[in-house]
Amino acid sequence: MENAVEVTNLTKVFGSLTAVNKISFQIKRGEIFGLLGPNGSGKSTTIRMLCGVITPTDGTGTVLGYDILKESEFIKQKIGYMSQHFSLYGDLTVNENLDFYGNIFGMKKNDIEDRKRELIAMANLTGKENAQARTLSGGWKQRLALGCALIHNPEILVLDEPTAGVDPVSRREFWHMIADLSAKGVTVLVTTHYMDEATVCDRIGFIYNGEIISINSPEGHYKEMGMDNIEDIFIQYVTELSDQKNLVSYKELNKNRKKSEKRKGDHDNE
Ligand SMILES: Nc1ncnc2c1ncn2[C@@H]1O[C@H](COP(=O)(O)OP(=O)(O)OP(=O)(O)O)[C@@H](O)[C@H]1O
Repeated sequence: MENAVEVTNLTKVFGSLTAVNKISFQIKRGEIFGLLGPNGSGKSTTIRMLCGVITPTDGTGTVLGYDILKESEFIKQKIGYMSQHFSLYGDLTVNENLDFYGNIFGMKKNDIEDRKRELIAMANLTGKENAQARTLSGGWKQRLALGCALIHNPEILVLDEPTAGVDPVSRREFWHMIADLSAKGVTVLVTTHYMDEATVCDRIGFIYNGEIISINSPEGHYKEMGMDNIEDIFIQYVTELSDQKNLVSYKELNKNRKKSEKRKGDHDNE
């Protein structure tokens, strides 16, 4: 199985609102895939459908080969999920939070202890084992939440705005940990508003109004749009889609730009 995630025409309708509209994409095993889009564009709804928390209105999908409609119980066992709220128990210590999540996944006591040692070292939480979660600063809380999401050794990690409200140094450290996990074969699906961070992703999918508007590697996006900054590219996409007229003219413009570049290339080769 080469792809960890495959979705086709995935759709979610809430009453009169289509929050996610026929999106299709794949995530390769071990890949870091970033889903980027403004507030309300459908990122969390997409993630919730993949994790089996909500049922799609339409479309199909698999996570690690399991059907998101019929086999979500298997998916829940194999997925590590971290939300921007960090879902920690403030009155519990670092150790107790990790124990709690280990127990939820039905892990044996010895396995929890072994895994806790690894995760405390990975998350740089050594010395903080007995500190209550609520006393930790943002960066520590974030790393503890990541540890809790990883306690059961998930094959796929889903991070919904994991760096929101965390200082820049902790954010950078966090991304190093994500890159290390990916190098070890863990598949990562991440949403973020911090455009500069998105460049760590192997591929970035832009989502807007519930639709995927483009998926490419950071370099692929730069090449496609003739720009070298993810934020500018993102703004360009959103601006164009806010005004369909501009979108058409931009497409023409882009086509002409490509033609003119080709002509220039042909000319240079002469
Ligand atoms: N349970 C729900 N019932 C009704 N509408 C919902 C529900 N969940 C999400 N929505 C709506 O669906 C749209 C997409 O929301 P979603 O949370 O997926 O966006 P998002 O891209 O994750 O945004 P944010 O970054 O603000 O979390 C929004 O208009 C939201 O209000």
